[in-house]
Amino acid sequence: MATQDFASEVEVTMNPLAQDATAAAKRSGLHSNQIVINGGKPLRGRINVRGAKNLATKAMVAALLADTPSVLRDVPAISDVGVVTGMLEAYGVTVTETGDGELTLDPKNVLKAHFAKIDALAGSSRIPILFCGPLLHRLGEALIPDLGGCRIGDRPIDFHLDALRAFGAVVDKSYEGIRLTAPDGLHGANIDLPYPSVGATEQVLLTAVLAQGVTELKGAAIEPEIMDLIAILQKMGAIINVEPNRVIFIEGVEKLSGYNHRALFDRNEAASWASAALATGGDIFVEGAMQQELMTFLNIFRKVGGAFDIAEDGIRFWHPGGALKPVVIETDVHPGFMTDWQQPLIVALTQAEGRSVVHETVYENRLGFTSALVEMGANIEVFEEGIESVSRRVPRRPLEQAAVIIGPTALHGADVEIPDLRGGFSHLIAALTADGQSTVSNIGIIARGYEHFIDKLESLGADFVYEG
Ligand SMILES: CC(=O)N[C@H]1[C@@H](OP(=O)(O)OP(=O)(O)OC[C@H]2O[C@@H](n3ccc(=O)[nH]c3=O)[C@H](O)[C@@H]2O)O[C@H](CO)[C@@H](O)[C@@H]1O
Ligand SMILES: C=C(OP(=O)(O)O)C(=O)O
Repeated sequence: MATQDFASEVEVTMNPLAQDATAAAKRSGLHSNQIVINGGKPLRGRINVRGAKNLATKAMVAALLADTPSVLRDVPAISDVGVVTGMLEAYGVTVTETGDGELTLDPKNVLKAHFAKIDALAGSSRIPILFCGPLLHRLGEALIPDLGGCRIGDRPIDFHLDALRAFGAVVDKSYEGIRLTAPDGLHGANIDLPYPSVGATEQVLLTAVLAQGVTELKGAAIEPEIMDLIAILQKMGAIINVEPNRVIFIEGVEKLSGYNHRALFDRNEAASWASAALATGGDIFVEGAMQQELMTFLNIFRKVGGAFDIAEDGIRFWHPGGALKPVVIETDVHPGFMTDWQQPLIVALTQAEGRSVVHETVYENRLGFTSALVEMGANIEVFEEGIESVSRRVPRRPLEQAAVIIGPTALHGADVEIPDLRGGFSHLIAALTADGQSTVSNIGIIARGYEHFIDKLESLGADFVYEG
């Protein structure tokens, strides 16, 4: 495939989609970085969720592997999509919005990027690391900016780099960001992940599909978003077998074509709105939510005392009245209880009668957001080294933390600053649940993963105003 080098070009111009969270916030109808909420009012109504942040962004990267355009439908208007658009455009992929939530991604003019274009995206998202394999296949070189994403732990990329080396890549970390080359091309490899990392599994998939020979991946993550990425790759011409016990075989093929795909719905957004319904004593129909991908969440939601009803076009979540019940949760890789669900749900647990425990086993620093809930009146204690419990389903991990939540506690308004995406949504729910007024700042972060959330809050009857 023809590639060009435009190293002489120095001007950094970028599609508006590629700007930081503020631009996406504006696309979401958000014009200020602060919101003042008058809480204590149940959220009621109907909202929709579209494609998952954790799938749509990776599907966009997959388009780089093809020699013809791809069409991705149900793409959410979130800033992470903007960041990936910026990366793709810097590498010569033409990204066009061809309909509401529909992107056409044309990779026919893939070219080497000027580092300034890539560096402008540093610190904005974790997705750029997934460009390694596709860029090595297309250009023989990959320049990756420093990664962003939520600061919820160290988030090393050792599994990614070890896997890429096994495929034959050479990693140069003396560069700003990371530079990879593949002097002898990429060949199939045997890879055994020390932990079923979502990103590292995707890295292997996106690299192995065009590598020469067969790749065996052991210890793979099998999240629904990964299965949807595999479905996309299969549409493109890849041969991927998912075997029992987290083993995936990928037979490299010579070329891949563009796909046409509707992104899997965002189960994390759906679970967040469900938690908002429960915490505020409300009733929300989440159009686009589906049962299969939410089964583990639905079980816990029911155990806490929430009610749900599954329809063809979505799921209704509501607080049926009466007391909420405490639960013990261990976050885990799929099919366990997703780590991204615990932060919003903890607000509802502050309203449950008794002692709940959340063991966070995936990240080592994902409970800091609870200090704002404590300021609002919650009784939550965080154990930085986790706590022993008699019966465990998820094996204890050295990095884990735990939160003990004793409820019910009345929440009152406070001024809080959002630390990360899910912690931020949790702060919003707490402010909506609390009596009185809260000022929640840094809400631009929420636009990373929740599209049109201001419009949605409005349609659910939340009482709030912006302040610049
Ligand atoms: C954009 C995206 O899809 N983000 C999701 C993805 O993040 P992400 O893909 O970054 O998460 P991983 O599954 O890779 O991380 C899980 C654990 O593995 C560790 N690890 C990971 C890679 C590595 O090279 N070395 C290493 O030690 C991490 O520090 C963490 O403790 O999966 C997480 C777990 O479901 C979710 O919370 C994130 O929402
Ligand atoms: C941790 C998350 O995202 P990211 O990996 O993009 O930081 C999340 O979506 O909750």
